Amino acid sequence: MTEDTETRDTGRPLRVGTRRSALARAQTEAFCARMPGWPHAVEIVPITSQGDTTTASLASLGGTGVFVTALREALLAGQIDVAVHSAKDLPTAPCPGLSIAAFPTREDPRDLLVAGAPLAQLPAGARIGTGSPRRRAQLLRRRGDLEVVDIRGNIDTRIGRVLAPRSPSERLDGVVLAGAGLARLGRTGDAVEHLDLREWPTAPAQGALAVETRTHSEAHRVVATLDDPATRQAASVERAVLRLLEAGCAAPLGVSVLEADAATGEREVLARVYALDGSGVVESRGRLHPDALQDAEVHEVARGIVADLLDQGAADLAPLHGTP
Ligand SMILES: NCc1[nH]cc(CCC(=O)O)c1CC(=O)O
Repeated sequence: MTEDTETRDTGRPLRVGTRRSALARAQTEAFCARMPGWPHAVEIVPITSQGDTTTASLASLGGTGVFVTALREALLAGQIDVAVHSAKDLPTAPCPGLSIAAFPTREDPRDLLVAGAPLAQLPAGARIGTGSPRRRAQLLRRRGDLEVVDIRGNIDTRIGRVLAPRSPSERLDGVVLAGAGLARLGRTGDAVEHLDLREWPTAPAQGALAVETRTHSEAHRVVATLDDPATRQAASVERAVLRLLEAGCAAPLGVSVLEADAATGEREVLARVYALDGSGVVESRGRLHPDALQDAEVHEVARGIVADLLDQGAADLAPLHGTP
């Protein structure tokens, strides 16, 4: 592959592609504000993706990468130099010619509940919205009496169904959302409960951004200065569990790195696969040494966890591959 002859050398700004949703724009702007040369040497380019234009349920779209394909195509076609993705939306399969130049410092990886009261205090039969099979299983496991409603839409729309429903049939008692998304939109104040990762591990790489570039490019070198090794380690091990389970983004899998033991600096990886109705769960844990930053080391930890989950019957408990 030849080096791109672009950007700084020619004086052209780095073109940073973003999806058009409010969340995508907010996270792209937050990232760009940390780029060397911002704002003069950076230009934000909105790109439309199928995941933003369809109202079909996320599970029914079935594909990994509905949010990502358009940005990747624009990168490969040279229309943009940098693509800012939510790391949890990025398929685990590598894309030839592209690589993740940076995982910037992660935000809150937890899920939050927006509702009138914390989960334990909601009335019997409360209606909680989520489109995620993992969140559905976790909700039902915690409270078998809840009615889980399949919803889609951007964060404002989802919160609106709790705080300002347009009709009685739209009304929900609560929604579960990624804390990082709420934080990026300045809406964490709407949450009544932060769901503790030890009881509620989340989607692989939730709360992290993955910033992709063409592998051999000036943009790659610039963006790599914003990589955070601890975030890369956590996102990589969580994504490796997903990949080695051969699971899709709709699998009822929660996997989260829990922050370091103060004495040893070691981090713990917690992975759970749930039955879709919350009736069962298998769990595995691994240890992550803070210096284990090589791909092979991270992969080894994930491999151990996945072997353990499969030994315990994870593949019989839950549909890992396709949509249920
Ligand atoms: N599934 C869509 C999606 N992709 C990334 C985020 C939130 C931000 C993040 O996790 O980085 C969300 C919304 C949500 O799950 O509530």
